[in-house]
Amino acid sequence: MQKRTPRGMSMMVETVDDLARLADYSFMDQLNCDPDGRADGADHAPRQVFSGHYVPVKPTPIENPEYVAHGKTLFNELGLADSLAQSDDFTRMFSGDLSRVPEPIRKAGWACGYALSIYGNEYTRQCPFQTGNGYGDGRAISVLEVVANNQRWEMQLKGGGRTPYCRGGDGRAVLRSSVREFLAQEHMHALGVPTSRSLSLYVSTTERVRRPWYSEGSRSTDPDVLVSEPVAISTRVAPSFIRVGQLELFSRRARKQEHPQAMEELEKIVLHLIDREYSEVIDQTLATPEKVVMLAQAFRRRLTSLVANWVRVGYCQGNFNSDNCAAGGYTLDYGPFGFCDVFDPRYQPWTGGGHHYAFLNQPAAADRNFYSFCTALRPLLAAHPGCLRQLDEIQGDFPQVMQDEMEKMWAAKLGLDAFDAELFSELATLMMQTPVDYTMFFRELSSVPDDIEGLKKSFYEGRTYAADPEGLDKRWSAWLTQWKSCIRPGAREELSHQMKGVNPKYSLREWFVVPAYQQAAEGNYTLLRELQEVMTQPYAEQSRDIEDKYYRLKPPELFDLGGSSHYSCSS
Ligand SMILES: Nc1ncnc2c1ncn2[C@@H]1O[C@H](COP(=O)(O)OP(=O)(O)OP(=O)(O)O)[C@@H](O)[C@H]1O
Ligand SMILES: [Mg+2]
Repeated sequence: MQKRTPRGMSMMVETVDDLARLADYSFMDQLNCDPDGRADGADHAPRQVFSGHYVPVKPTPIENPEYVAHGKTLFNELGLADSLAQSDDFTRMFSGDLSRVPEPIRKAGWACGYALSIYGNEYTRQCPFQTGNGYGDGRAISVLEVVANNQRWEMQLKGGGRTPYCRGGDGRAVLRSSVREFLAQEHMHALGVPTSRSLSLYVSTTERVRRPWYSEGSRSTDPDVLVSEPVAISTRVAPSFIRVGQLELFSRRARKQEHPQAMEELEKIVLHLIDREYSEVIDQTLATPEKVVMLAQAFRRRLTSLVANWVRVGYCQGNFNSDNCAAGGYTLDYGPFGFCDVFDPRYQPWTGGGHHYAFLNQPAAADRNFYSFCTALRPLLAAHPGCLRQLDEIQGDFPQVMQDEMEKMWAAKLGLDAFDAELFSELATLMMQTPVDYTMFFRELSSVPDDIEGLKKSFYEGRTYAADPEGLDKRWSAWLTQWKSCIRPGAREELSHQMKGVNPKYSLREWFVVPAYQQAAEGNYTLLRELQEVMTQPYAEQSRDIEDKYYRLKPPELFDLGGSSHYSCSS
């Protein structure tokens, strides 16, 4: 794979020296560095950070790193040779050791503070100082920004050791959670849903930490044992890692006039967000208030589309707080997430998330995050009542725009040109009563079956179904007939093809991931690689063997299992 350097010469990135040629810190250098931080980045103890957009932090390398996986699609896009992932210098750098990186790559990375709102309510309780000044990237450390093929990417280690925001945590991520995030990011990208991307994953062959987890076969809600797990560092990549919570942090400081530069820091981070994530849709020459209004509009578009896409592919974020909501409108933080098996509007794998953040409540949760986002922008419009009114309107219309996106998405899943409320309502009822496997149902429907026999492959046949199978089958048949009267007549092949591009065949169910990370913890990456392969082509039919393994109902004995069907801790 060839790529172009900024000077127009093409080259392949085969070494970290080559990578260094793509380094470009000009954007982040426009931001304010914490004036109390140590420039060398040897700043790891939890403390309050009162101002500045970032703190220089040197990652803490994991001991004896071993290559686990790299994101082949992203490598390809960036022009990185696959061999780079297992080279010594790349392994060293992306397992946290920056001591020998070539210039201009810096020997310290950076961590950012952010605030937290839960369902639109501002919280500071999570901050050990109760001020909000100690909350932020506790174990995420960005190490590089590159410009490749005219696209700017930030590279961020997760599990790279303590930062001033670690709040007493160890700054580490275990292999289990790192495998989950790594696979899910690649899968999400392949599903066509905006997301942070997977660059690399290394595990330590000697360093371990203890985490609360579930004993074998446990059905307990909360973890019932402490397990020792290998630590890992995964690197994720995005145009920026600015979160809604980050804007809130600076906005709260501006609102409370916490220091003389507070308003300037807010304006800077907002303009920075526009430059990094919205430069193509917001005119550079506009004044800040106009830019802010356009930003709200553009983010609303992205956020509503994102959430509709999540529902399309059966994804539940699980903890959609403002600090897990990327201001660029992509998916971020694959900790408490899950891809559903059984269709259930209240599906929520994370036991700490409650129904607020359940599967079909995600549009409402997005509305709350959008509210927090708009609130954060308000101080910048204080002297511009006209712009404030526009912002109010953009915010007020969120539920309607969200609803429109959802209806468009349901119509696409059903292969219809327009949403049909009655048809959808009966379908949702049947899907819950039967109940069905969400992914399999829509994929089977995508074959435009003659009768309901094919659809029955997706039936879990619960109590309601068992009580009256003939009755439910009859209603399903009636629904199918009704659906057929709504689809375009005579173009079955074309419709099927179109629907199969909307309804994936494969989804990253947790019970596929569990054996993969368990095996990986023993140093065997066979299953992980197979999953990576299968889940990066989720719309393809794939082989019969893969279909038998990965296109099937969740076995009954795997329901309600702690650590698989639900988890209370994801890190
Ligand atoms: N082991 C740890 N050490 C230090 N800080 C941690 C640790 N685990 C989580 N945190 C911090 O606690 C906060 C909440 O954790 P959460 O699970 O949302 O984030 P995460 O999965 O680490 O990160 P991210 O949102 O960056 O993907 C985050 O600010 C995170 O950085
Ligand atoms: Mg998080």
